[in-house]
Amino acid sequence: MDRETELFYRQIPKVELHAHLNGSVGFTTMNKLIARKPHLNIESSRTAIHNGQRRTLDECFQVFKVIHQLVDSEEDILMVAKSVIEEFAADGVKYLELRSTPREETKTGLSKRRYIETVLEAIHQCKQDEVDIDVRFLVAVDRRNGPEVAMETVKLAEDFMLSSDGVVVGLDLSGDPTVGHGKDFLPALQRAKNCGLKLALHMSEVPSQKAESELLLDLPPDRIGHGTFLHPEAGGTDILVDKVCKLNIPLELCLTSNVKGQTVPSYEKHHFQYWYECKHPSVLCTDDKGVFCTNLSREYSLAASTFGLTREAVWSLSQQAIQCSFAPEAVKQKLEQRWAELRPHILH
Ligand SMILES: CNc1ncnc2c1ncn2[C@@H]1O[C@H](COP(=O)(O)O)[C@@H](O)[C@H]1O
Ligand SMILES: [Zn+2]
Repeated sequence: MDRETELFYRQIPKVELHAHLNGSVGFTTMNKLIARKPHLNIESSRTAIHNGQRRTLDECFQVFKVIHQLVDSEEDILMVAKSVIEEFAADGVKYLELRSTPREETKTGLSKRRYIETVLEAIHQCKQDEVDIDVRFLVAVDRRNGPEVAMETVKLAEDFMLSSDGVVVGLDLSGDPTVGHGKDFLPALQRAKNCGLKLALHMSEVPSQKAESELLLDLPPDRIGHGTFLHPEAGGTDILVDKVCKLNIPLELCLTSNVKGQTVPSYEKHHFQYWYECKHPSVLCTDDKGVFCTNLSREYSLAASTFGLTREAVWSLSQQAIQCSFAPEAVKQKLEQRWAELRPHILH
């Protein structure tokens, strides 16, 4: 890619809606963590999947285990969160919804409440430092930890939604999709929804989740993560597609994550194409920019080169993401204004 093209993708204002904190840690910060903890004897090749490499989804989850060993104190969490926010800002992201799973106190030495407070502190510090990005937080539920922990996490998220000055806006359901069943999480998700938390749920990330997706769609969620196997061409069903379309639920699409995790065979065969042709609201996201060695500019550029999108179309894609965010109306309006002001400087 020539420099002008690279600059274009970095300069377009972007919205990132699907980013897991510990999967988003960049190379430099990761190396700092590794150097801080020499006793763990972790090589940096174990914390990232480089370009050209692919892993099974299961192997991806092994990578998170390694990263969690490296990020296990308040100091680490604060540093990681600040650097991730700064990196997104440097990549031209103007609005970011970060998500992270508060881990058990035995794993981090800090309570789940303190874990969330630490991430919020990082967001606050970045704001004070006038980093040019609006950051919101989604509290994540790891499905591997079962429904009781999920309910506990929802209650915590509820408290923070009321006390964080609008920073905590929603709940994420993530973790290894082959573990557990969505039906067990319905009470916790229903409760979250009833109290006003927005729901961003990983759905149909693997082929075996049809029944689960049908159940979850009845909540319904406010956004869908991946949705790789919803449509009939990928083994999904018309019923699933109809529900998603009728309810107009935006999809968070993460090209490199899906290609490197081998849930889609290639960029060309990514389901972006299917949903884009349906004109369904779809938002390009990174998922885990650290683990998958990418950034949001690169994802936009890959989508454009793979699917032949014009610069106008790329711009519309990034602008459309504003309305898919969980930001309050006033913030959406401000972002729209920002996009309108920047447009003549970037699209000429
Ligand atoms: C690749 N596709 C994916 N599918 C499902 N869950 C994923 C994921 N990528 C990341 N996570 C979830 O995010 C956690 C790491 O960030 P946090 O410690 O929460 O900040 C992982 O442990 C997993 O639960
Ligand atoms: Zn994800």
